[in-house]
Amino acid sequence: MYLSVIKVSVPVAEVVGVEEGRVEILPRKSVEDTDKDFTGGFLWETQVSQTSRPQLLVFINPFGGKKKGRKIYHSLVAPLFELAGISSHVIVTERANQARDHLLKKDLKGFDGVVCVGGDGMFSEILHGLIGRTQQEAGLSENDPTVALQPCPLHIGIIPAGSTDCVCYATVGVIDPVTSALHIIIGDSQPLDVCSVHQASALMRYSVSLLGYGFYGDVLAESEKHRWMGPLRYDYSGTMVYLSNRSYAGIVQYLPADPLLSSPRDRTRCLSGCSVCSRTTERLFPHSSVYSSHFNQFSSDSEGEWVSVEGRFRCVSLTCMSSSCPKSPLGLSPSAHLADGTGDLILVWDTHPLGFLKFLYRHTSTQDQFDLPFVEVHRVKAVRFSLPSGIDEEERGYIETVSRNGSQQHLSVWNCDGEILSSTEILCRIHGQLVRLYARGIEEGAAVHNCGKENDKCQMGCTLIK
Ligand SMILES: Nc1ncnc2c1ncn2[C@@H]1O[C@H](COP(=O)(O)OP(=O)(O)OP(=O)(O)O)[C@@H](O)[C@H]1O
Repeated sequence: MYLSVIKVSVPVAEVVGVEEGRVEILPRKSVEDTDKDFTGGFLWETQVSQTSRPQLLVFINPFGGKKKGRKIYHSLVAPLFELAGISSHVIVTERANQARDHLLKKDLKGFDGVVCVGGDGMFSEILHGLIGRTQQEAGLSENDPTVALQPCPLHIGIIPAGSTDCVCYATVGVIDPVTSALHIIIGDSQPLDVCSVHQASALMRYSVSLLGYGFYGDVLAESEKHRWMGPLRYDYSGTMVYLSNRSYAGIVQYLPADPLLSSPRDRTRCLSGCSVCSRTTERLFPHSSVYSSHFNQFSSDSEGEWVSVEGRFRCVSLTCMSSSCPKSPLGLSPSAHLADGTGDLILVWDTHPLGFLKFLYRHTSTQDQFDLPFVEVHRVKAVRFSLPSGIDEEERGYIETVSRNGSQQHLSVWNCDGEILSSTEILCRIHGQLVRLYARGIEEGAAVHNCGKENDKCQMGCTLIK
C-alpha cells in the first residue's frame, strides 16, 4: 500500500516521520519532536488506521538494568504507541516469572504481540511463556525432545532496558528503545531459531543465543558470586576463570546441518533480508502459512548421521545467532544466522594458556577465531553432551575430582543464555523460526559499527564493518 503526499510516494509501512512538504525517515527522533512529525494531521490519522497496527501486551520489569524500565517505557515508548494508535495493556511485574506465568495461563485473545521492557532475562521469560502456551494449545509435549514444536503466533517486541540486551542487539543492531519501538509500530517481523535443552525426557530451558560449557559456564558461575560488582563482575570473573586454567572431559555428539546450504566459515553476515534465512522460511513453511504447515524437522528419515568426539575441552559452545555484543563486535560465530534452523557448535580443545588467550582475544577483533589448530566449528541441527564413564553426573557443580595428571579439576556447568543449568548431560535441538520478533535483522547500511554506536560515540575501539 502506498501513501501519496504531494508528488512523493513512499510505502506506508516504512514511514515513521512526516513533515509538511517533505517526508523523511527519522529513526532517532527525540520524543519531544514526535507530535508534529509522527501524525502530520488528518492524513496520518486516516492512513494509520488503514494499516494493521498491533494490539500489545506489555510487561515492564521495574528492576531490570538500571531500574529505568518504567521511565523508558512511559517517556520514550508509550507516546509513540499512542500516536500510532496502538492499544497496549501494560503490566509492571511484581516478581520474577510473573510474565511467563501470565502468558502460560491468562487469556491472550486479541493480542498480536507481547513486548518486554527489560533485559535478556525478561526476554527469556516471555520466550518460555509464549512457546509453552503455544505447545499447550497445540497439545504437544515440550518434554519430548523429538517433537516438532509449533511456532508461536504472537510476535515478541523487545524494548531494551536491562544490563544485558544481547538479543535486542543481535536482532536490531543497536540498543535503543526508540528504534525498537518504531520496529514494533511498523510491524517488522524477524523469525528467530530457538534451541531446546533437555535432560533425559524433561525440558530444561530454551536458548536463543549462547549455550556454553567450560569457560563460559565457569564465568557465569563465578560472576554470580560477585553480583555486587555490577557489570564489572563479568570482566573480573573472566580474568579469574582464565587464570584458573581449567579444561573439562566430555563426549560431544552432533548432527551436522546440510553443508551445501551454508557454512560457519563462509565469511558472510546474516543481515536484514538474509537469503539463507529466507530459503529456510520457504523450506519450513512451503505454503507460507506459518501456523498450519510446520515442517517436521526431526523426522527420523531426514535426521542424518550423528558425529561423536571425545576429549578435554576448554569450552564447548552452541550458538543460534552470531551472539555479537559490544565486547565482541562480530560475535562468537560471526557467520551464524538468526533463522536458518541451525546452530554453530564451537569446540575449543584443551590447549596451553596463551593459545586460549589468543582465541579469546580474537573475539574482540576481526581476526578469525576459528583459524586456530585447537578450535573446530560445525553447523549443526542438534548436539548431545555427556560425561565420560568414571565421571558421575551426580557430582556436578564444583565438586572437585582428581584428573589423570594429578592436578585438581572440576566439572563445569552449562551457561544457558545467562542462566546456570542444573544438569551437565543434555540434548539440544534447534527449532527453526520458532518465534518472530518485531525486528528486521541488522541492516546493511546500519551495520556501520558493530558495537551499535555511531562513529563519534564508539569508545570500544571496535572495528568498522561494511
Ligand atoms: N518484579 C520483578 N522482581 C524481581 N525480578 C524480576 C521482576 N520482573 C522480572 N524479574 C526477573 O529479573 C530478571 C532480570 O531481568 P532483566 O533481564 O530485565 O534485567 P537485567 O538487568 O538485564 O538482568 P541481569 O541482572 O540478569 O543482567 C529476569 O530473569 C526476570 O525474570
